[in-house]
Amino acid sequence: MPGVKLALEDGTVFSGESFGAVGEVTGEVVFNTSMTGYQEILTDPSYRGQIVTMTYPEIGNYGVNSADIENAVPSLSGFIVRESSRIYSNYRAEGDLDSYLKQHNIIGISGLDTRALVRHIRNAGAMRGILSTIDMDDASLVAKAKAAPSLVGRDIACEVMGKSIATWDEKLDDWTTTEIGAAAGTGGGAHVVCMDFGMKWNIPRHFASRGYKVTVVPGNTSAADIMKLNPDGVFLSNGPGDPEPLGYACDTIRELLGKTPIFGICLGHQLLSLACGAKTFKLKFGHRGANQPVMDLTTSKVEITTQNHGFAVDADSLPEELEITHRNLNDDTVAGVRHKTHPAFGVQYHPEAAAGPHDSHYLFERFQELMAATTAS
Ligand SMILES: NC(=O)CC[C@H](N)C(=O)O
Repeated sequence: MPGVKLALEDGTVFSGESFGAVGEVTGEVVFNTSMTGYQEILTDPSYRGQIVTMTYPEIGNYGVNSADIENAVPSLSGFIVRESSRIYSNYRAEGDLDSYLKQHNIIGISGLDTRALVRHIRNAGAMRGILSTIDMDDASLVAKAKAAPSLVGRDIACEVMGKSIATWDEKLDDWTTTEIGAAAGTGGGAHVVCMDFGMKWNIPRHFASRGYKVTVVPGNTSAADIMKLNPDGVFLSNGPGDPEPLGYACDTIRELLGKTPIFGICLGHQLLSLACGAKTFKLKFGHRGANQPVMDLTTSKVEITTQNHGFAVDADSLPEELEITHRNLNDDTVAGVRHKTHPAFGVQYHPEAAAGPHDSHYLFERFQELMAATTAS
């Protein structure tokens, strides 16, 4: 098995065993605390530019399949695990993780002390790193990690957003449709237009299963072109990188505010907040996992949520017209906002789960109620 090294910009170097593709790649090294859902994580476009460490020690044991993908191909830069399972066993599996990573040219490293790596990132913060199977010289690797581009200040959503306007028909799989139960099909054909900044596919699957007509447009579509589609509501998707450079999207959202109900998830929530005059900042090491507690301040209920973000909305920067509706209970950061006068809200986490708990499905109902109330008024 070829050797592989992970080097961080601060000079820390780990050696491990290679799995997946060979070669060399740089990215921001982050970690995810989900126990399952590696395939959804691999294909979530919000990981663009990042090398993801799984804290769960055994990854790959249920294989991969074509049903659990969140986008056509993996977008992340590299994948770090403690142990890559040598066997997989699951009736839904169609192949093994190692071959999947090879097929999509994703470099993996296993056999390193992921607990030590994650403790280091938690103390020092997420930082740039490099994975290489071709350069084993520590000093050279650290120099390359230092020279890698930072995520801050760059628009990388434009690299993964949809390129054309398309209709969306795919629904949730049978298990999740059972979960949404009575809500299935209740959308009554109302039209949701999704602005795609690198959207996880489980979001439009939710809209389709709830009975909406769904159109997906590239994240750089103008407000005028969106309004021509005659939406009953506009959804702002998740997406990778720093939200601040996406001024074009904020201009569009500002124009849409008050004309149509708006719901944003993750990057979409950050863009909605920026469009209203708030600021975002980079978290030390981010929130990535399927076990993040959030309180809905409007009901005082706590939900366990799936999250994947490295930036957050600055509570102190919130303009008068935005109200904080949700807080992350781990660090009290803003987890949701609502516009006080226009029908618009966003959450920093992932109600579509994929993978993760289904506690937050109610947010799709809130959007539905908002659309119904706006149409009625
Ligand atoms: N999942 C997302 O949409 C992530 C939003 C943004 N890229 C962040 O890291 O904060």
